[in-house]
Amino acid sequence: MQPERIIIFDTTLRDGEQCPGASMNNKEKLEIARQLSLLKVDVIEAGFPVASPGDFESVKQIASEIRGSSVAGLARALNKDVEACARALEKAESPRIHIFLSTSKLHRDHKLNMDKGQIIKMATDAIEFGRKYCDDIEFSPEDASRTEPDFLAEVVEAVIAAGAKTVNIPDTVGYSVPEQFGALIHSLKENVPNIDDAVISVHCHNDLGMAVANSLAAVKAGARQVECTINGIGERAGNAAMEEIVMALKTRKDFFGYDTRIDTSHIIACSRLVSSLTGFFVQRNKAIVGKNAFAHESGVHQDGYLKKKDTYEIMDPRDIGLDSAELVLGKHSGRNALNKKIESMGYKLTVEEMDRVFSEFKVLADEKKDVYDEDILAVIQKQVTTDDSLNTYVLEKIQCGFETGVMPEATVQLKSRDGQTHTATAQGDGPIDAIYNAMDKITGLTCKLLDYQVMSKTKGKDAQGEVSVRVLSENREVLGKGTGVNTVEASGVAYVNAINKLLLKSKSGPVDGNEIQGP
Ligand SMILES: CC(=O)SCCNC(=O)CCNC(=O)[C@H](O)C(C)(C)COP(=O)(O)OP(=O)(O)OC[C@H]1O[C@@H](n2cnc3c(N)ncnc32)[C@H](O)[C@@H]1OP(=O)(O)O
Ligand SMILES: CC(C)C(=O)C(=O)O
Repeated sequence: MQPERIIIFDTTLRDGEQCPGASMNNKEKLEIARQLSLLKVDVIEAGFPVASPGDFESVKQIASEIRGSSVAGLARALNKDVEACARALEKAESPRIHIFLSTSKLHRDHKLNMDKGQIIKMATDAIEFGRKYCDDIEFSPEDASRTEPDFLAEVVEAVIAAGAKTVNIPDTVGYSVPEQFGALIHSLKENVPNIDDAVISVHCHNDLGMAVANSLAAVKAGARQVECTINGIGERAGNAAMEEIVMALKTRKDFFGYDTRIDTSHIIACSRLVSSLTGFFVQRNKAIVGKNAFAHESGVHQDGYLKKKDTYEIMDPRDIGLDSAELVLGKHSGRNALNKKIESMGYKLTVEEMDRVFSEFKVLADEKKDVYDEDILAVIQKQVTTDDSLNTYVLEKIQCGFETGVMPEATVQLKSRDGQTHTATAQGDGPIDAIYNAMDKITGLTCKLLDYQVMSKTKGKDAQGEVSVRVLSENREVLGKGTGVNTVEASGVAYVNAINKLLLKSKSGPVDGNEIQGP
């Protein structure tokens, strides 16, 4: 009678939709239902048919199309709700009517104004009424975790006797803690005589951040169905997150002893779909589906991971539909991870080149939050494909201010190959013009700027800019390039690059008429 695995009951489309701001239209709900069916969810709770004509239509559409998963509709313990549910589920392959009624004293006295006897009668009547339409009836004593344990046991026994195949124990307001919730399930298993005639389910809310922990404690105590939602969305602080429940059971089968039938390779796709349709972003550090869940940035971790993945990875990212873990390069990364990335980009650097690239990478990573492949490429190009020994000048420092209505002024410091430092100050039409005029003062060259372009070389607001300048001096035209997060500084580097080429050429004479060359 009891299932060999944990049944996953997804309520993204019902309880998930109850979270403020997450309403979805029927087309979106159908798309999510299709994705849930690909995941091989056992039961999809598609909605609350009596709630509105739209909800009714949505449950009906999902019930008509979805095959391979049961489709459930929610109903209060009222005949009109149960009837609406039954009609909406008419075309379902495996319909389930999910009836609920509060049992806690607080709800009995203040919400329903009913005594214990009335609650039991109303619940069992609704179940018997539902059984006329459907064999698969689930019953939930709402606010079960705050119900007197003896009365809860009485209700559970009565609803099973009335024909409920699944009895769901909700922690409706997320009040439980794992030890206590596990003990509650254990006591029902021990004290309700007909308990094995039904599957015990749990439905936990996350008000104290314990929805997943409570659900798993219940599994350990004998629950065999878990109700949950994708990304943990749901009323208030949400429901237990399905991806966390499923991956915890899969990864720690050694501890729990039960798995699910979920095809976990669709988890990421489903999470992204729900996030994009509801507009609820998944926090980066969210377990399983957060952007950082399989990303390693720090050098010590990256080094261990590269030597043996298991040192820092307890799950295979491919199991949830990701290609692989991500080694994020940032200021905490080390040489081994950078080298691995550089090799994967097709470069093989000498030890000296690697030293230069690594130093420049660390400086860049201090300035930029994310270092992308294009950033690394720019650093390699700068450090490996430029021969510094041929340069006459190196840019040491730029100081320039900008104020509306005041002519910009810049002070530039260049170091020449003989080790001397040269400083000059100049004004210009704009800050870049002022910088270039100051540089001309130092070099003594008369240069005309023919073209100036800035292109974003990498992604993001803090992208590296690549500045290209075309400079004419004494009938010679050269192209200079500079790259950096600070585009003003990159503009200076580009101009110095052009100056060095002009000076090189003036020493070696014109280069076969091919005056314009990249660095
Ligand atoms: C814990 C949960 O998540 S339960 C599901 C919660 N989800 C929702 O409520 C979303 C959809 N709900 C709705 O659209 C509406 O609330 C409806 C259509 C169901 C009902 O709307 P209304 O008839 O206007 O009633 P309203 O919402 O104001 O109040 C709920 C009524 O249902 C009663 N009720 C609440 N739960 C139950 C129940 N399980 N069985 C029977 N009656 C119930 C309340 O006592 C109240 O009755 P009253 O009007 O006689 O005081
Ligand atoms: C209807 C029930 C299962 C519910 O959503 C809750 O108690 O939170």
